[in-house]
Amino acid sequence: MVGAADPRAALGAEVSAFLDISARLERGAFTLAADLVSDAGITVIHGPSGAGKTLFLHVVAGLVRGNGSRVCVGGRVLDGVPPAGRDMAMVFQEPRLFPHMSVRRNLLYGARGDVAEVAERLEIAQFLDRRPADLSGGQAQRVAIGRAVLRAPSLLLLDEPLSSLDEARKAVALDLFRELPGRGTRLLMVSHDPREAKALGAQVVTMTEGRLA
Ligand SMILES: Nc1ncnc2c1ncn2[C@@H]1O[C@H](COP(=O)(O)OP(=O)(O)OP(=O)(O)O)[C@@H](O)[C@H]1O
Repeated sequence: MVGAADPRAALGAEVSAFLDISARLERGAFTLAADLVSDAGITVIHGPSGAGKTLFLHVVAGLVRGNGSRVCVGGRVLDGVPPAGRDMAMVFQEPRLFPHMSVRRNLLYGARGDVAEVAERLEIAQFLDRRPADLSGGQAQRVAIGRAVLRAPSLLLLDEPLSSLDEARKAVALDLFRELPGRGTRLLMVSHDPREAKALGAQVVTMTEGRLA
C-alpha cells in the first residue's frame, strides 16, 4: 500500500502500480515489446495465437531473460532475481506436475494454504495418493491449479489454465480465482475466453504482435 506517508510520494516521485512491466525480447523474427501497468487484483491478457502472451508471462516469471526488460511487482524491482525468489507461482498450459510425487505431495510442495479445502473444492481429494501419470488431463490441470493457489504467492501467473476443464470445473476454478486478491494474491492470466475475464471482473488488455494495448 502506498499512502501519504510514502517518502517517494512526499518527494513527488512516481509511485508505481502493483504491476509495472516492460518486456523486451527477440525470438527469431518475433519481437516482444510489451508494457503493462496495472493496479487491478486480476488482469487478463487476451489476443491472437502467436501474439506473445506466453513469452510475456515467462519474462514476468523470470523464466527467460529479456533484453532490456524491466519487471517491477508490488514495488519490487525483480530484474536479476531468479524465479524462485520472485514470490510468484505459475500455471502453464499443461500441468507440469512433479511426476515422481503423489498428488498429495505435489499439493504440499510450498503450500501455505489449506490443502484439504482446496483439494475438496477442485474435486481432487479422491486422487491424493495417485501419481500424475494416473490422472486425466483435466484432473492433472486441477492439481496444478491447486498447487499454485496453495502457495499463496503475491502474484499468480496463469497461462490459459482452464482450457482442459469442463464448464462445471471451470466455474469452480473461477470462483477460487476471484477470491484470491482478497487473500493477498493478485492474478495475471492469459485467456482467450471473454466470459472468463467477465466472471473474474478483470482488467483486460489486448496483445497483438508483441505489443500490449
Ligand atoms: N525460438 C523461437 N524462434 C522464433 N520464433 C519464436 C521462438 N519462440 C517463440 N517464437 C514466436 O514468438 C511468438 C510468441 O509466442 P507465444 O508462445 O508467446 O505466443 P502466444 O500469444 O502465447 O500464443 P498462443 O495463444 O498460441 O499460446 C510466436 O509468434 C512464436 O512463433
